[in-house]
Amino acid sequence: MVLDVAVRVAKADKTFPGGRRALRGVGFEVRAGERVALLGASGSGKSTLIRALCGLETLDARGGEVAVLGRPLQAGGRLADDIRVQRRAIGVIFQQFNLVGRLPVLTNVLTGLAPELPLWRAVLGRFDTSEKARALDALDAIGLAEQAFQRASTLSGGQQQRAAIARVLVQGAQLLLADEPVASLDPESTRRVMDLLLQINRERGMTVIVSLHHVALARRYCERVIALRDGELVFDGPTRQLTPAFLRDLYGTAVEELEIEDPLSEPPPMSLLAAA
Ligand SMILES: Nc1ncnc2c1ncn2[C@@H]1O[C@H](COP(=O)(O)OP(=O)(O)OP(=O)(O)O)[C@@H](O)[C@H]1O
Repeated sequence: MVLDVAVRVAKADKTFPGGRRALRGVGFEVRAGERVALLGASGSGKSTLIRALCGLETLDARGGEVAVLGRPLQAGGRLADDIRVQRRAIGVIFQQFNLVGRLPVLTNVLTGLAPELPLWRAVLGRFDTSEKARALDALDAIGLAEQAFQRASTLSGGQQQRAAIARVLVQGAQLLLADEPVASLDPESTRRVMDLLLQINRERGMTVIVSLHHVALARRYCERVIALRDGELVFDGPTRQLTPAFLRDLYGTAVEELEIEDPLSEPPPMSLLAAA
């Protein structure tokens, strides 16, 4: 079955204890294979939304619903009964990479297989030869095969983020949610990680939703942007509309919290942008 819609969010509300409303009536659809930037200043609700899309956060009891890859993921403040199965198709990467530093890179990547293994094998880290070959293939695809047997903590930040992406590839995810994946990286690592997201979207057809506070990165790498301000969706449309004047209209003086300057000196390779 070919799915047209990868993510559907309707009237999403999230109120944290203390009354902070992190999401207010957010609704949108993302088609399978799209690459969408989630843009907003610090505290605008990007992480909360990403966590709601993968079931790490529940919405309010009367706070709308989320469906992913054609199945209800949460509604009425409750996660779907089959959330564990659904999570296998959803890869998530975070600003801080979430690797286990003392374990080899390969073992970290192999944990992407954990949800589909019997619990005892996942806990003991017993992976067979074909599983290790799969993980090595994924590391090769992202240019880290040589570092496979190093401890994850010995990699640079950019390499660690790429290893986290290899883990998502091994997991076989169809949807990648990336929460500020380049916020702590230098420009060269930023470029490599963003190129990689573009590559797996173009070559593997993976749907990518990436939260960013760099407007220029959103413009370079994504055709569509969903912008949040104080938990509300304030724009959903083509990134090319994000001119400085338009952003000032959208955010007012809060525009200063967004990074307008381009951290990169070169655009992504044409070969990636032109891929089918
Ligand atoms: N667990 C929590 N408890 C209480 N308030 C929270 C919690 N998580 C987030 N918030 C609040 O919800 C709002 C949205 O936070 P969120 O982390 O989603 O924003 P963000 O756009 O991802 O910001 P940043 O770019 O700084 O990560 C903020 O005001 C934040 O303080």
